[in-house]
Amino acid sequence: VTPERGAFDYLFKIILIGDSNVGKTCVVHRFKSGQYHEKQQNTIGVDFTVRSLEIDGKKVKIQVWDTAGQERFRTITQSYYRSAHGAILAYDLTRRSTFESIPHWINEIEKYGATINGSLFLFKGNKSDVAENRQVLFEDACTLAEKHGLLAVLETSAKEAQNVDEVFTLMAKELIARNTLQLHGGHPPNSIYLDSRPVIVSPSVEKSQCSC
Ligand SMILES: Nc1nc2c(ncn2[C@@H]2O[C@H](COP(=O)(O)OP(=O)(O)OP(=O)(O)O)[C@@H](O)[C@H]2O)c(=O)[nH]1
Repeated sequence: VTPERGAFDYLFKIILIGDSNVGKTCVVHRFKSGQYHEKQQNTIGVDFTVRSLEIDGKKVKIQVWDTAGQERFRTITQSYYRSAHGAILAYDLTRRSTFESIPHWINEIEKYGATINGSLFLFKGNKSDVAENRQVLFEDACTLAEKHGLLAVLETSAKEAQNVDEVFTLMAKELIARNTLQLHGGHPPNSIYLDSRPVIVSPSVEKSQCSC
């Protein structure tokens, strides 16, 4: 549905990628409905969700593209990278292999997301509610994120509604900052540069969020 003109100040398309079963759909569902359902079906292709937020007095419409992690849908999901404003890379902090796939996902985006260059990657470990089964240290995630110039690392739980809204709000805030940057030239005041990609030092550093 095309929103009415003037119904929002910003529309951001954010793509969610990562291995199968890391909990992408559950996170999106929690973000949209505030509920958690154990999901039976794997995503087929790409699902769309829209939610509006008010951020710093602006109406921000966030369109989330929840992609299938399964290999057999790769060709379909690749075709969406191009028009995303930002990408959230997701792994399951209780399954090390899903974290080790992250460089592969970054390659995918850089290869197929022609216009995503200069856009944002945010990095997210899911299932923090079962941290006793943790196979990925938060510090390791921060190191990897820093290496690749990613915006931030957040650990989320779709099950316990931890950091879910924060992931999307953080991404939207930084996209707004970039937008302002494009309008006015120059760099956002609290950014540093690494490998010529801006890395935002997030102003609010919470317990399970590192700024890279
Ligand atoms: N404990 C726990 N389990 C979760 C959480 N989020 C998702 N899960 C479980 O992880 C499994 C996979 O979740 P999905 O959301 O379907 O994973 P997905 O990444 O969308 O998978 P694909 O669609 O195949 O890409 C389900 O059994 C969920 O119940 C969470 O925050 N905590």
